[in-house]
Formats: sequence, C-alpha cells, structure tokens
Amino acid sequence: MSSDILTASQLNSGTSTTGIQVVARIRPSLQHERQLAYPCIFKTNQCVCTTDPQNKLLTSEHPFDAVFGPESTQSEVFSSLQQNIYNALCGVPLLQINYGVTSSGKTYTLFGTEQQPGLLTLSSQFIKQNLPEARLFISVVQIYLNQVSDLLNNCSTLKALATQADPLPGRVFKEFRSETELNQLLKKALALREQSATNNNSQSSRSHCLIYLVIQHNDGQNQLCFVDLAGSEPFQATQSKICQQESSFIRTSLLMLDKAIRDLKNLSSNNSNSVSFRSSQLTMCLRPFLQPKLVNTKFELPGSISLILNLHSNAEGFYSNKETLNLGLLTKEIKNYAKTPSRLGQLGQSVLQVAKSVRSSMSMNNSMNASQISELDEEYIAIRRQEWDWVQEQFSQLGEQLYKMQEQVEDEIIEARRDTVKEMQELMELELQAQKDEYELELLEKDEEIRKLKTALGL
Ligand SMILES: Nc1ncnc2c1ncn2[C@@H]1O[C@H](COP(=O)(O)OP(=O)(O)OP(=O)(O)O)[C@@H](O)[C@H]1O
Repeated sequence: MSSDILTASQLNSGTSTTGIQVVARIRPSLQHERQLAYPCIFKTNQCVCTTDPQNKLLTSEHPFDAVFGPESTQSEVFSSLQQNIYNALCGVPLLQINYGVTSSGKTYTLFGTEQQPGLLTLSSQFIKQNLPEARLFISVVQIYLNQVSDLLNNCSTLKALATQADPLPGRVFKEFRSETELNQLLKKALALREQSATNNNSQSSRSHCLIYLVIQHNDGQNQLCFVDLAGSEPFQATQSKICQQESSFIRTSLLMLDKAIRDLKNLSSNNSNSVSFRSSQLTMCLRPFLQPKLVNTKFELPGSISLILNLHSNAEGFYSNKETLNLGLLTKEIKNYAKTPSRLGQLGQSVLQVAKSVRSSMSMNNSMNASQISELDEEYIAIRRQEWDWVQEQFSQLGEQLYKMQEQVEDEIIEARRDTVKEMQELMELELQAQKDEYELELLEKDEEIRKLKTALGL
C-alpha cells in the first residue's frame, strides 16, 4: 500500500480545471405523447443533436461531458456522477442540479421509483458501501412561491440568510442507517412537497426541492446538495390564478439561477468580478456551493458541481429544451481551479473495481467460501480506512505546517520591529550627540569672542 500512497503534491496535481460537469439526459417518449416522423432531439456519441420541428434543415450538435439517450438506465446516469460522490467522501462538497423544462424527467432522475432508484438512493448506497463507518444525515427543504420550508419538520418556515456560511440555519437533519430509513424519510418529506397536475405533467413539481446529505466521519463532515428544480412552463392565460402565480415565481427564480451561472461564466472569462446571490431564495440557498473565491488570480468554487440537463423530444417543448441546452453550453465554459482529490479518487475507484471483479470471479468459480469473501471485504474496508486516515493526516499536517509558518512569521515581525526600534534609538542618540557637539563648539566660539572683547576693552 505504501508505494500507492500519494504525496500532498500529487494530490494537488489532481487540481480540477474542468469546471462544472454538464451531463444531458433525454427521457423516453411517454405513451400519450405524439410521435414525430423524426426525433427533434436525439443522442449521437457524446452529443445531443437537434432538428428544428419547423425546419428539418436546421440541425445542430451540442457536446457534453456525457449524454444519455431514452434507453439509459438510472445506474448509467449515476455512473457519470460517481467520481464526484467519491470526491465527496474525501471532503469535497458537491452540488448536483437537475435542470430542464416541465416533464423532462428531473424528479424521475433524482428520486426514481422503487424498481428504478434515482441518484439520491444510488449515491447513499455508494457512500455506505465505500465508507461503512460513516454516519449519514438528511435534510429536505422546498422553496415555494419564494418561501422556504422544512419538509422534515412539518413544513415549518425557514428564513434564507444572505450572509451566513449556512444560509438555512435551524433546518432539521435526520440520521438514516439504511436504505429503508432513507426511503421512509423521503416519502414523508415528499408527501408535503407542492405538486399539481399541469397540461404537461400530471404530477408537476411546483416547488424547488433541495436535499442535503451530510456525511459524518471521525471528526469531519461534508455536505452534498441535490436539487430538483420546479417545472418551468411558458405563460398560459387559461391557467388558474394560483397556477399563474406559481409559474411566474418558478420562471423568475430560474432566471435568477441562470443569471448567477452567467455571472460565474463572465467571472471565469474576467468580464466581471461579482456574482449576485441575493436576488432569489433559490440562489441564496445555493450560495455556499456557488460562491467563488479568488486565489492567486484564479477563481475557485467551493467544491464540485454537476448539472444534469433533462430533455424530452416533444415537438411542443423544442424551443424551451433548446434554452436548456444553451444554458448547459454556457455552464461548460465556467472554469474551476479548486483542488479536488481526483487522483486519489481514481486510485480508490480502481481499488474498488479490482475488489469487485475479484469478488465476482471468486463467487463465480465457487473457489472461496462466504467467510473468505467477507475477510476480503474487511481487508478492503481496512485499506479504505487507511486511505481516509492518510487524507485526514495530510490535512492535519498541512494545518500544523501553516500554523507553524504563521507563528514563525509573527516572531519575525516582532523581531524586525524590535530591531527597528533599536536602530531608531541609536540614530536619535547619534543625532543628539551631533547636536550637543555643535552647541559645545558654538559655546567655545562665543567664549573666544568674549575673551577677545575683554582683551580689547582692557579688562
Ligand atoms: N428516464 C425515464 N424513464 C422512464 N420514464 C421517465 C423517465 N424520465 C421521466 N419519466 C417519466 O416522465 C414523466 C415526467 O417526469 P418527471 O415528473 O420526472 O419530470 P419533471 O421534469 O420533474 O417535471 P416537473 O418539472 O413538471 O416537475 C413522469 O411520468 C416520469 O415517470
């Protein structure tokens, strides 16, 4: 293991400049949806291709970090997020946003179904498998008509604060020890979420939902935030007043999120120097994950960000889906120089894969019994624990070094100040001596003049 251990500089060489991960997912057509003779949004390799339903000749290709077509499974989509979850195990905060027009599959991707669990369940399974000794907590809040409420605390109102490190103090975190407990908590919270039937979705989310997972391990903790945005749709005069109000709030808050993303992009191309978060409750809540920090002329985000662009190939929503794609392309241009232990993550991933394949080939060959397999599991967990301890140790050593350097610098400043005072004293003494000599010379001269006058007067 020792030859595999990475040094701090190797860890730093894992600095991520790739920015924000942008992934696209096109959901399958639903039964009631009209099928076009040709799809207006489809996947080729790593690109989303579009054909304008009003002019077949207008086609374009949009490349992203990963593209998932209608046949993709929840696990395949999760695999694109896995590295970020691994980094989260090493202490890098994660913001995962599901973005898209109404009925594009945001809620399905995040929460899934009992048979097809979504990103949230798959992420917590991955955390449990890789860090079995960690404790996991969850908090669920919704933002509805610009009001934030705690879905794990009977919808009690929360006040989003623009200046605090945690913009939502006082929200409830519940611990879960198993997938069943997680599902129970989610079921309870989502039953309180604002949902209603719209023209496009019989169960459209009318509120933004933010799910926070906290990993607590040893003395440290890290936070992951998953966001299921509310369904945005164009203004419809036929809607009820409350529906129009909801739609207008959703559109405005999404515009503010788009603006914050645009500000981040301009910041990374040096066209501006600030990002506005105060404009909506949504951006205020996301600030801890989006607030950039300028370090040595480059700016760093607080952690990893993953944006999933949810899309459908309905001709009716074509132009709104194009706007989603445009936001994705803009997001891809954001640079993030934050250090992520990605090399460590890759090492861990390969250890994980080797362990998995060894385990499956062993059980296939029936060459090992259950106790040997569990021994292997324990060995693997011990390796992971060692790896985690090593990361913790590196951080505490770095902390100690910084502290010592700070003390040294302070000592040097005090010493330098002391020397300066001494030098000033010496200079003042020299100056005083020079003045004294001058006065004495003047006195001698005056004495001489008096003596000459006295002689002249015959005294
Ligand atoms: N990948 C998928 N496979 C199968 N069905 C899907 C998939 N994605 C979405 N669906 C189905 O499409 C419908 C709309 O999905 P969903 O409610 O997740 O959309 P949404 O973007 O969250 O909508 P809204 O913004 O209105 O809340 C649902 O019936 C859902 O089950």
